[in-house]
Amino acid sequence: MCTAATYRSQDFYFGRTFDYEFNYGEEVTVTPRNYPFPLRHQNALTEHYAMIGIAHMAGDYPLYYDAVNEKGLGMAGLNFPGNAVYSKVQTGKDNIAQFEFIPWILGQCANVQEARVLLSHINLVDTPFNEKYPVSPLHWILADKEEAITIESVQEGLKIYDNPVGVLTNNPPFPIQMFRLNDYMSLSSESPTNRFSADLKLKPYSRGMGAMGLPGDLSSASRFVRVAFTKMNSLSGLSESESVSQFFHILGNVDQTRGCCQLDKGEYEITIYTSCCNADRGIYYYTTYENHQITAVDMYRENLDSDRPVHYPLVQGEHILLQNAAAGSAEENQ
Ligand SMILES: C[C@H](CCC(=O)NCCS(=O)(=O)O)[C@H]1CC[C@H]2[C@@H]3CC[C@@H]4C[C@H](O)CC[C@]4(C)[C@H]3C[C@H](O)[C@]12C
Repeated sequence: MCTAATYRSQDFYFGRTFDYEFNYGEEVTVTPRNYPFPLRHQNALTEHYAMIGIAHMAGDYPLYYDAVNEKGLGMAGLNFPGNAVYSKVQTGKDNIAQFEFIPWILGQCANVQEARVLLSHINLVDTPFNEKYPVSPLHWILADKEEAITIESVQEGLKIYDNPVGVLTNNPPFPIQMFRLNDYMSLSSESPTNRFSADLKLKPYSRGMGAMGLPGDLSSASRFVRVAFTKMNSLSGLSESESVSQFFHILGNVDQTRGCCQLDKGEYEITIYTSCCNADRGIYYYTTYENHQITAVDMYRENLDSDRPVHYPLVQGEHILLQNAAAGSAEENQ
């Protein structure tokens, strides 16, 4: 399971949780403008917008899970098992393999509006990267500071939905996720009043009862509602530090604790990483399951005119500040 979200304060932020039972050795990866993205069914993308995100490096080819480009457009792929259907190559369309989708869009579009044009003649095809990396059943969120959309390639074809909450999880398909929000419209950040019955003396006995009924489990349908509610009610200061901190709080609501989501063979799904990218400034912040200290990679500290991706392995291990390590000093221990 995974959850992606957008957030706007002074700047625009885009991030996700990546939940799974193992990692693929993913790294924070900056792809500069002149790295030639080879395409299976089209000419290579030789010049394009630079992007920063998390990718698995297959040799020197970045297989992006999520990224933001230098224009502030962000895109993330999330699992969509049983529903994602990709096509065969068709003439007269831009045939893009599913693993090429993020660079194809982020490489060429400055915003969602421009992406809508490319999406109108795209055909997402089922060409695998290789036998080691088969086709992944994904759907995507694509967002800039003005709007977000969800893209689902299903049996009936390619569907593009407006995403007014700026949140995506996994199954079921997006229209069903959105419809289910109707069930929760009475939830509120305010204290409730008794509308149950005038004949009963009901009163709130705790703070936070206005959102009683907000689903607390880890299913993707419940995570969608929970993050939508949190994000729509979220208030933060405008500074970078306040915004980034708030973003991690929003996604913290769907953090997966080891042991609570059991798969077959005694494996457990956990939140492997949580990211928050400042899309305006090209700074990618992240934490990992065992490293709660926020780590950042700044795209603009790299040479964006080069032709080689630069990648940084995720920093692991808790960094704990032992506050009374020695009289008068504080020390960082691992
Ligand atoms: C497993 C992940 C989804 C996590 C998730 O949502 N888990 C909930 C399961 S559930 O929905 O609750 O059942 C997805 C998200 C992005 C994917 C990579 C995209 C690039 C590349 C595409 C190639 O074609 C295949 C290899 C490749 C590295 C992909 C591997 C894997 O597929 C990744 C990591």
